[in-house]
Amino acid sequence: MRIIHVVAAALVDADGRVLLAQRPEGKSLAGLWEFPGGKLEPGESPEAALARELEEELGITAPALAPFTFVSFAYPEFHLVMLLYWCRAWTGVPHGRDGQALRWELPAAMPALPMPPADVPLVEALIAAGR
Ligand SMILES: Nc1nc2c([nH]c(=O)n2[C@H]2C[C@H](O)[C@@H](COP(=O)(O)OP(=O)(O)OP(=O)(O)O)O2)c(=O)[nH]1
Repeated sequence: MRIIHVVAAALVDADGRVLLAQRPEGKSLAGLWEFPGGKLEPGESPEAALARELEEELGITAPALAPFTFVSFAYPEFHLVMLLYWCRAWTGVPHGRDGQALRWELPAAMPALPMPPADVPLVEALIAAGR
């Protein structure tokens, strides 16, 4: 089985809203709302990979990343292991550097959004964390 390792961030603003990015047309799961992040490169630590992805995708520097939770999910083509980190402080204003749409949402609103199936337990964990 092919295992894909992905790191992603729950960027939380002062109102408790979390940043979601829309997957672009032409990619797998196009149009769905996801947590910003991406695949680990060979030899890269999860924290370095996430800092790189946040800079590449959103143009922000995020020095303080704290582990939150992870998901292990079987897609038909591969098995996804995705680590989700808290990110509560960053420099720069997040913007979609690849043209992807962004939105800030309270976790309670996320179950109504189209998101990748692997994200369902992550959303549940975010909602529980806010209780
Ligand atoms: N960043 C991110 N990826 C997610 C989430 N949920 C989820 O299933 N994924 C999957 C989609 C991709 O298969 C993979 C992330 O890969 P990627 O974003 O770096 O690369 P990619 O779009 O080029 O991936 P792909 O088209 O080759 O599948 O993890 C999520 O919330 N955030």
